[in-house]
Amino acid sequence: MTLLLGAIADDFTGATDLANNLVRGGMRCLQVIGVPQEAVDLRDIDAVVVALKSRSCPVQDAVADSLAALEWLRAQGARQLFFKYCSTFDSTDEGNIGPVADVLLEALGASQTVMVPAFPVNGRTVYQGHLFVGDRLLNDSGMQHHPLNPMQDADLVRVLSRQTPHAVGLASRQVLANGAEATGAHLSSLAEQGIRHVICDTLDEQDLDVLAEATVLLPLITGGSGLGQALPAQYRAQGWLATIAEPGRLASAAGGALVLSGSCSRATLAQVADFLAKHPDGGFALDPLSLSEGDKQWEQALAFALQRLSLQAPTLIYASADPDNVKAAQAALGVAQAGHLVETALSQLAVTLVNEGVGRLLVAGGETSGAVVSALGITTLRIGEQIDPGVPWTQTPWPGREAPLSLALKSGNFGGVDFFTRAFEVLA
Ligand SMILES: Nc1ncnc2c1ncn2[C@@H]1O[C@H](COP(=O)(O)OP(=O)(O)O)[C@@H](O)[C@H]1O
Ligand SMILES: O=C(O)[C@@H](O)C(=O)COP(=O)(O)O
Repeated sequence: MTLLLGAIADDFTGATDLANNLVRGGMRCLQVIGVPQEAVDLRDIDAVVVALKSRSCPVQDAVADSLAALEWLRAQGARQLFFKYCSTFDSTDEGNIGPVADVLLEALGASQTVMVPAFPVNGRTVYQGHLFVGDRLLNDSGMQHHPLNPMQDADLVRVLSRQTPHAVGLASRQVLANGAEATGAHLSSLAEQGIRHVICDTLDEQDLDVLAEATVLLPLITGGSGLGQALPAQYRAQGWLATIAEPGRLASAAGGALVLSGSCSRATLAQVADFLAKHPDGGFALDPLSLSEGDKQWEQALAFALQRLSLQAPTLIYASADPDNVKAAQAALGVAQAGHLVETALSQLAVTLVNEGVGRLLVAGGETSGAVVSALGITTLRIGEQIDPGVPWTQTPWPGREAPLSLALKSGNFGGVDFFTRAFEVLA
């Protein structure tokens, strides 16, 4: 069995997002957390996504971790490599997208890659190299206020040019409109001019199909998860991928249901409100100021969850708060300490409650998911069916239990308003 695609994702929820789209396209997909230290069984797997935490770390760490992931994926025989970053191109002028793409190209001996961040179904599109979120330019979409990677320029050719010494080019919509062959010829002519990175316009799924066809033979492609959905059809057209029935088939789920939310994004706040409206007694709010005073609030949250679980009632523990409350906590404790307190509290609840019988766990927030998955010591996630665009159920074997642990990692901005209740309804 050949491993067709090896992906390197710069965060955990982003990795799951890409894996979800590969499964939807018809590939059997495994997500590994960090570079595996032990052998991984890839016998019935077509694509592997290595989830790193390299989006906001120092550039030298992002480069080293990405190269280690590349080496591991090549050792597994991956035919094509994919560097996955955020559909809103989250990065600073110092890195990390440009430097990571540069070292991956160099390590592969490749002369060019494409940059395709778009995810049209979630409103991320690119036109004339400018990234839009819905009908707003990136720098007017709320992302200009992002605490770690404020995105203040929507012109991706300009943004990427600040991150790499190499020339950056554009494959515009006008080129894509002429089809995959013309797009491929455009990329070749840019490569002849020494252009290593090509930002690609994308308005819709059809553009993604054109881009996937034009780049199927490139050693390295980069982008958001949208391109991932278009790739499997190209692999099939090359004769590399068989038609697989139910590539996202998971085992039956079992065990208590729990939502842990550390995301303060707009979409998550609406999901918390919707859950509380449906289950007025089902939620427990944590706040960093109380957590900083000792264990009392954490113990209350644990007791609350244990009682709800014994009644088999839906349970939500959340630190999600509106911007004023977040700012107040950050002003009192510092941004890092406020986040750390919440992430520690939620991840320790996850560890205790999974040991107490939780078998279906939904985590909201990218950083929060990273903390929870790491605390649980999870090393692999098999990717199942999509709940909403960008968010699938996943499963990992759990020692001492017949049924695996089912886990959904939700990126802050993803998911419909009823996500926290519907997610459990769609899980068999
Ligand atoms: N009430 C709060 N006050 C301050 N920080 C918070 C609060 N609740 C959550 N946080 C922190 O905010 C960050 C949210 O990031 P993340 O989990 O990545 O969510 P998203 O995917 O929405 O960005 C985490 O570090 C979390 O611990
Ligand atoms: O591409 C995307 O938008 C997502 O896959 C993603 O990376 C989101 O990041 P977080 O909001 O930090 O989870």
